[in-house]
Amino acid sequence: MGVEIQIEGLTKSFGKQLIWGDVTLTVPAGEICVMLGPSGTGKSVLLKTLIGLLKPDRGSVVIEGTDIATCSERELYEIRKLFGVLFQDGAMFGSMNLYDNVAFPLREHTKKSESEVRDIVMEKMELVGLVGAEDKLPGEISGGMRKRAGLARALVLDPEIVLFDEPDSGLDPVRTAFLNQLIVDLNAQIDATFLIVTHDINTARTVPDNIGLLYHRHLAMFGPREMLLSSEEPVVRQFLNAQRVGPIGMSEEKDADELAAEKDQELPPLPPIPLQLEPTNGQPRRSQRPPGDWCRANGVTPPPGSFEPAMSMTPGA
Ligand SMILES: Nc1ncnc2c1ncn2[C@@H]1O[C@H](COP(=O)(O)OP(=O)(O)OP(=O)(O)O)[C@@H](O)[C@H]1O
Repeated sequence: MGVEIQIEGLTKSFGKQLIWGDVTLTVPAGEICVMLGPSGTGKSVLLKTLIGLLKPDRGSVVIEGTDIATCSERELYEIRKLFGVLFQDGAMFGSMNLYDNVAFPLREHTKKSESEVRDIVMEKMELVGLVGAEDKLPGEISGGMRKRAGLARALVLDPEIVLFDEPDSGLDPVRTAFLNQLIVDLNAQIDATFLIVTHDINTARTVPDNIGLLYHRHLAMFGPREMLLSSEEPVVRQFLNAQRVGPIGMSEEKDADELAAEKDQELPPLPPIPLQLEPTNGQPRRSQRPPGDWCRANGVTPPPGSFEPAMSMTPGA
């Protein structure tokens, strides 16, 4: 079913460097969330904090009633079993074939027999479309296949929460489109809570139920996909539409002179909101809402052309 993650007042610094402060959001059970943010805003630090690899300075991360920011090592060990993580590079052991890589968590953390391990590994290989590649070494396969193998390994202990750290990094647009479809199909099948960190705007626009944006040491906004894609809030609008005009500059915030210089520049209209990617089998996911549902419920007029199939033919959709 997936479990909820309640994040409240979360603050993290390294020495004097504040990474983000007072981050509060609830990642809803079973839904797909994407976390965006310019480079260096601490998205990976957030993922590491959620699995207890980093301790926050303040705040709480409550999962099934346990605050992982303050719990004991033993409780943390139990909570971690709920997580599957797809690391950026797949984090495969280079000297092990894909079968042994995927089997690794089962052999480490369970007492399953080799025949049970085999059944589970093959089931996960099938889920990610890698049957037949079990004997390959990670170095012998493409980046896209490595991600799939990493995903099979992340799924092997049947996680309730799956964290994806830039699943599309280093992938071409076609491979990214296939991976996005796989993510949506998997969510439909295993019903776990998915949190994806990405830089890919097309992924953010078409895959998730909810989007968050980290910017300038805080969570600028978090909410339903349609809320952020129809938002006129300058940072959200600039980031989700990959524009140069707006408060975000080349390295961080623009200074007052830069902002004054673009004061009279007219912003292009918001592009139409694309349809959300649906599972291949046509069966809606449990958390999927009809197109335009959030806009209607909140009296928001979406940009013209929104939710029209032709308008949703963005690359990769
Ligand atoms: N263990 C650490 N010790 C000190 N500083 C760290 C540590 N881990 C991360 N940082 C700093 O935290 C900041 C945020 O890093 P992080 O990798 O989370 O950013 P990001 O948003 O994921 O970036 P990108 O999109 O480029 O991957 C960076 O300035 C980084 O140098």
